[in-house]
Amino acid sequence: VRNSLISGNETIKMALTIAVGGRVWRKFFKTFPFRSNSALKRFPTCRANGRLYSTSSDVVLVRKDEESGIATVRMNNPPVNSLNPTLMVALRSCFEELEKDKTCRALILTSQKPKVFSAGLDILQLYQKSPDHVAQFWEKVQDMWLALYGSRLITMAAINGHCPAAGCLLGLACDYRIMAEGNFRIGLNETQLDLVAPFWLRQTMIDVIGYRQAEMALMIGALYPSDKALQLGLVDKLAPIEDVQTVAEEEVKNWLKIPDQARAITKMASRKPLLDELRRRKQEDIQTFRDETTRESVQKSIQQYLEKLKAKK
Ligand SMILES: CC/C=C\CCC/C=C/C(=O)SCCNC(=O)CCNC(=O)[C@H](O)C(C)(C)COP(=O)(O)OP(=O)(O)OC[C@H]1O[C@@H](n2cnc3c(N)ncnc32)[C@H](O)[C@@H]1OP(=O)(O)O
Repeated sequence: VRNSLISGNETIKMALTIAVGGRVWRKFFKTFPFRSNSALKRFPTCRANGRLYSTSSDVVLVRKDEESGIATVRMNNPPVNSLNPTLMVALRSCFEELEKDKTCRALILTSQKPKVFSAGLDILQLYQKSPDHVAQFWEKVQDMWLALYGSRLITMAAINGHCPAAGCLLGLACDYRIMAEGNFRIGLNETQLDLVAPFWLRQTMIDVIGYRQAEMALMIGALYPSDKALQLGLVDKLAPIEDVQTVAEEEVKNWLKIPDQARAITKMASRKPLLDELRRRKQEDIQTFRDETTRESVQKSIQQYLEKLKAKK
């Protein structure tokens, strides 16, 4: 109800603005210009200054096909692409750079290391850390998500391996998900660590797989094999692991046939309410995460979870 009411209003507002050619429309196109270009370039790093796509590290690899405007963003933080501050800042800055690039039309997010898309948040960053550290860490999660979920680009997750917790958060923030067939798992398993998914992550899960399935999946912290994930609608397509990237590119090409403006405005009409809500409640969300995560009983659960991970070997 919340979504349909608010997005209904937003859609009407946008339609009126388009009809009368008002300020919001002009602002929208100033913010999200649409164009394309040619030639294939590889950016080994996502850098911070000067030329395109930069960070100070190699944890994110970006390759953009100038002709199609498709950028492939590879997470490269071995062994399991756990989302530590360096990777999250690099991803955010990369999403923002691509957003500003007038020739970029689509983004494919994948892992440089097949078999693991991302192991989710770096659990070590949540264990025995100060409240301030945890708070700053969480803000990086929020900012990364806001940049991806709120992107004007076509965003496609090429999930070439396991995709638990915040790995799944990244996938859910995209417009479409292609996952590797086989024994790979995806889901929001936060409760298994004694953590509670924040409202905005919970909402994206509901939006993608529906209320009942999301409620159950979140309560039990379910991790689904890829065929079950497809059945639930948590992913949209399966492909052999070696073909995930190619299938993603083919899918993007279909999406590129849709005019960018109409697609992006439609996407924003449905996502703006949740984006605005998180922006408005950002500090409250940080405090909740900080207070929950640093609680003694949660710290104990995280410790046990880490021990279980180590004992697996
Ligand atoms: C109030 C709001 C609260 C919360 C909202 C939070 C939202 C998001 C939360 C999270 O994301 S929490 C993280 C949850 N992640 C997981 O549960 C995944 C744990 N990892 C795995 O299951 C597996 O590692 C795997 C991803 C399936 C890959 O298995 P594989 O066999 O390939 O690797 P291995 O398990 O041997 O791991 C290698 C190495 O990496 C360490 N590791 C794994 N995951 C993490 C992680 N998330 N953070 C930090 N480190 C991780 C693992 O311990 C191994 O280390 P070692 O080589 O030193 O033993």
